[in-house]
Amino acid sequence: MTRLDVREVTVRFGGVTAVDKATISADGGQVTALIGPNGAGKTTLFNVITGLQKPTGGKVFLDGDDITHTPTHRRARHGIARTFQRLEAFGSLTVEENIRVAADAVRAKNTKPAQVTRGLIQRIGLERYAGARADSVPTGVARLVELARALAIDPELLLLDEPSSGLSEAETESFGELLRDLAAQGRAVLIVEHDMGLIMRVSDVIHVLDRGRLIASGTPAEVQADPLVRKAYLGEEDPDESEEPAETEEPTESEEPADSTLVMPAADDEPESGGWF
Ligand SMILES: Nc1ncnc2c1ncn2[C@@H]1O[C@H](COP(=O)(O)OP(=O)(O)OP(=O)(O)O)[C@@H](O)[C@H]1O
Repeated sequence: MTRLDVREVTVRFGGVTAVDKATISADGGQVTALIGPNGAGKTTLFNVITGLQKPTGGKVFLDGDDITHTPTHRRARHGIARTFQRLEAFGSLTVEENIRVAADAVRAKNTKPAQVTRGLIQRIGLERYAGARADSVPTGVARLVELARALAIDPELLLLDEPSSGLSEAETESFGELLRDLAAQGRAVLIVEHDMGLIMRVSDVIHVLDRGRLIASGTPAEVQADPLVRKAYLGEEDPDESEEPAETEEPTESEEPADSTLVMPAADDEPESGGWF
């Protein structure tokens, strides 16, 4: 079932078109990824979905309701939760208190905030850090605290901005499993992430933005095979232009990612079908 429906959203900052008529959706029960090189417009589109950024054009629907002009705080009540690229936890509070604050803020009729908090600490594996000040824990743990805070409101749509940065390989692995579990509960999970290994493992659907435009949508296999995606990430030749002699191309350059920040998975993560892009 389609939870989030983003239709033809455009965002302009003066002369810069950060998002250009982008149409994406996220379904309940699925992990949906939004990927693209740096500056592609991913965070800006996230901000439109959560209400932090007014779109220049287009609409956002949640469960069929037009929420384009709904204020951010009311979107939370509609069941949208988000984590940020920059960590937002209260540093002087403990990990447990941080989660409790979120659980208290949205206490549902029949839930006990203390119970919700303890449940999340256990589920996300934060027991060891529950009593530690949030500003004293490693970045990876702080990201999990952010996730726990977002989950405290029991969201139908969970938006995660770069959640795996700072996580070790083992932590990323179990984080991926957690994402699958969250989707299996019926939630729609929308994730912006540079770790392609994680994205390819956990996503049901991937939307690819490049310079504000949606250039591909599909399964991980479809997206990896898409010529426009390969071009955006690797600077590969567009097949429509491939008959042109590549006179100016340096022979070694075509194997290097155009965007050096794209995190390629370690060799042992590679699928049997071959490389990622
Ligand atoms: N407040 C702003 N004012 C002006 N330009 C902006 C603003 N926010 C974003 N931009 C521009 O919009 C474009 C998209 O930026 P955005 O941060 O959404 O991309 P991104 O895909 O999230 O990038 P990254 O992967 O680096 O986080 C960029 O060219 C950026 O410089």
